[in-house]
Amino acid sequence: MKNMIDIVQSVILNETGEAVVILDQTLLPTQKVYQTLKTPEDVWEAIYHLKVRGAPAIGIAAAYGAYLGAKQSGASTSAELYAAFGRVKDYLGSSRPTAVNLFWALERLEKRLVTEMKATADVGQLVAALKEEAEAIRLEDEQVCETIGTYALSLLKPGDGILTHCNAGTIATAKYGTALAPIYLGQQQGYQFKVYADETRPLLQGARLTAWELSEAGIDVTLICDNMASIVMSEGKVQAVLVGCDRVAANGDTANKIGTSGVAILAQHYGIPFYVCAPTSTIDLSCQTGKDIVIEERDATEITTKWYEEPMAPANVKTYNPAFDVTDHRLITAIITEKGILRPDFAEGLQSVMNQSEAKL
Ligand SMILES: CSC[C@@H](O)[C@@H](O)C(=O)COP(=O)(O)O
Repeated sequence: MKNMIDIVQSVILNETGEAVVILDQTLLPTQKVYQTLKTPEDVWEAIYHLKVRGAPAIGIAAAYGAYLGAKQSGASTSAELYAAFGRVKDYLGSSRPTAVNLFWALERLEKRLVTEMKATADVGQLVAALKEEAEAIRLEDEQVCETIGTYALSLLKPGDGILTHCNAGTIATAKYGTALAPIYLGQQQGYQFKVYADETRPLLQGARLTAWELSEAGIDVTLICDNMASIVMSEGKVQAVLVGCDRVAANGDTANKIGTSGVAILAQHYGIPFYVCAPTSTIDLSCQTGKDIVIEERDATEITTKWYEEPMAPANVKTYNPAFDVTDHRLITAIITEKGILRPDFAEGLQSVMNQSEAKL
């Protein structure tokens, strides 16, 4: 039987290269519906509404969206194509602000376009190069996630209890996930981890997505409310915390789903290692510290009314709904990238892995 991570793909280009196909993550776990996105506007809407979500998957979707925009631009010269690409790049970049993978993918496509324009002015060939680059981003992400999984697995022991927050799994990436990659790789080697999934208020990525994908894969997963993490840790059930991230600053501060920093504080209190899994596409050295990371704020209805037919709060109550928070680098035991495991002090290691990545591009 094929493993579920070989079957579920959250974002791909269709066979004709005319549209992006995504698994609509807002309908999980009750419905597994694939949606076809034909225009950059469709892609923007899918990213904004978290139909496709998770930093690497957002980057892949944006790359495909930018390719579609260039293809559909009607440009007849390379200069027109470049201008059209710039417009669609800015547009897709306005969908969500925190995950740097979105901007990284769009910039990578632009770089490729500029390089190709030195060799050809043929619009068809330039569009084909954009498609190739977007496909490369998705395929590389599979490799990157598998490598992160292998490194992360080396830090774990068979039977460990692992707590995770939000969803950094196969559906948040091209395949394997980042924080969940070692769990899938460990399963293939008989590790028998016991995973605790924080539900992750307000949009319940832990309950709807992590608990779903791990249980579909036959992994021992226990769903807990966010405010239960402390008791579970105090009972000795957690030997490691593994989370993904949306942006890593130059000093090692990391932005991830709202609530992550609280989990890190708890982990430090109970002496549990706190690992952040981060592809190099998530590292942003232009942010000196976490204070430079733009934190997305989302609609109040996500916390007042979203999941119940009856309102969950009094009408017109004041709300504050930041979608991410920053974990101080001093709370992080290691940052696990596809280039290796970084330990504090992170600044030097982050600079070194970024030098390696840039040399490759
Ligand atoms: C490998 S996904 C890493 C992060 O993007 C993930 O942990 C996360 O915070 C996702 O937030 P979301 O708002 O669901 O896109």
